Amino acid sequence: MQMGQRTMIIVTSSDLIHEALVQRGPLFASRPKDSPIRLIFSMGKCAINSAEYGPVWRSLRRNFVTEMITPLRIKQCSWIRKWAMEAHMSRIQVEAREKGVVEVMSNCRLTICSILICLCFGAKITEDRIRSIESILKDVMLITLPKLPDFLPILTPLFRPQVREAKRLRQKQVELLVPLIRSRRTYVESGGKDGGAEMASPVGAAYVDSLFTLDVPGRGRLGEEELVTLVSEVISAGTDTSATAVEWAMFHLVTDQGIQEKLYGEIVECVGKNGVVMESDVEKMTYLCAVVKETFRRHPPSHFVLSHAATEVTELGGYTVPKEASVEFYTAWLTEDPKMWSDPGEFRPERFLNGDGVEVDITGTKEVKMMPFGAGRRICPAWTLGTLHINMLLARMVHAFKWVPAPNIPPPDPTETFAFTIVMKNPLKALILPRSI
Ligand code: HEM
Repeated sequence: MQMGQRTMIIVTSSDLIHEALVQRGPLFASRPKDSPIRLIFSMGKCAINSAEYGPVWRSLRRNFVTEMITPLRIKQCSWIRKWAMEAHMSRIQVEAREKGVVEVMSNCRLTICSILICLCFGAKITEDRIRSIESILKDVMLITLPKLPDFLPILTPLFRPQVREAKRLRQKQVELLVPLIRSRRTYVESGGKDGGAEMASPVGAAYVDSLFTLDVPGRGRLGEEELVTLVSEVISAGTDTSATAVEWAMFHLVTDQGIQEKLYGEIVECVGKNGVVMESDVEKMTYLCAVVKETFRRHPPSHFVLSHAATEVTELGGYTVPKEASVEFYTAWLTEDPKMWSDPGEFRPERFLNGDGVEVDITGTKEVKMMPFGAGRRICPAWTLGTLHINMLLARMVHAFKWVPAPNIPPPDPTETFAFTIVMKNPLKALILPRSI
């Protein structure tokens, strides 16, 4: 499709997605040039996606996220998840007491956001501050979604109100995150002595620590605003995606008590009725893993992966792809295809234990039957961490409570809506009944 000055290509076939992202990965590993609104958030000079620093910068950024998420680092940070999970469980009990029901999405977003803030800044901050950061990052994400002037720049003047709003959001984002960057810098520079009581991770263990000393070839140290951008990307990328998956999984557990009881049975078998679910436990829970995979299949948090761009002119599926064309991969289609999945509309975790899902590789390396995290060079660098957050939240929530539809509100409704990820239009609310001890 030729739109204004930019060509956009949409790829939907499983074979072509595999060919482009896995077999010919480097050719499609770039990202499109930034739109005027996105540039406000990437600071222009920060050049996260710019042609000038693009490839060097992108690979540095990716290396840092990847380094932050090695199996060893994930293990070392289990105390952060423990702290956040305890707060999560207390919060939902208070909400149930005060409102009669628990809203799944808002609680999961807050919890995951608190984990990612702590991973990035090494700081345990108050719930009010987490809420403010989470809310502003959500608004930033929504305003940076592609808009008409990205394809027809001549229309840019019509979008002045959005540009003004984008600048206001950027200012707020900076105001909220710069104090954390400064406290952490003080903490690191003082060898862990100063920086405030909220600092909890040892020096060197937070994501920003490694960015303070980073020298970007050709441009030197990063400024505060650039750090704001980098950290925001990590927090945003990991919050909505995982919370969306938990909400959809819980939707199926609430509406099909048989699945919930089978999952509860597995959790009890592993940790007992009164035990505490640990991270090493969830790895062994095969039914839980099947529930999560079936959730990714039936409700991929995003229906497209992020936009890719061709690094040079190339052919794909008999079409010529111009250099720098936006290439969009529509992936939700794959899991609805009856040629690949039996009864694709049904939610059946068992298919991943003894059915058409058993052999599926969700990273798409061998073939592409589902790809919630993308595939190839630009696959989500934190997919194991995201999955761990989902597993832990589901296991803890189902171990402690039976989740049932609330009698005095409309029943859970699977209508979808777009909010960066594909979420439930009417957020899931359920009654929680403490499991008998
Ligand atoms: C269920 C959870 C998650 C899902 C479904 C998910 C999905 C995705 C997808 C589809 C992409 C785009 C791949 C592409 O463009 O080809 C992506 C990229 C990315 N994700 Fe995730 N993600 C999840 C969790 C996380 C978490 C927890 C983090 C950070 C801690 C994270 C950080 C990133 C980053 C930084 C990128 C951009 C990588 C790049 O541009 O090279 N994601 N993710």
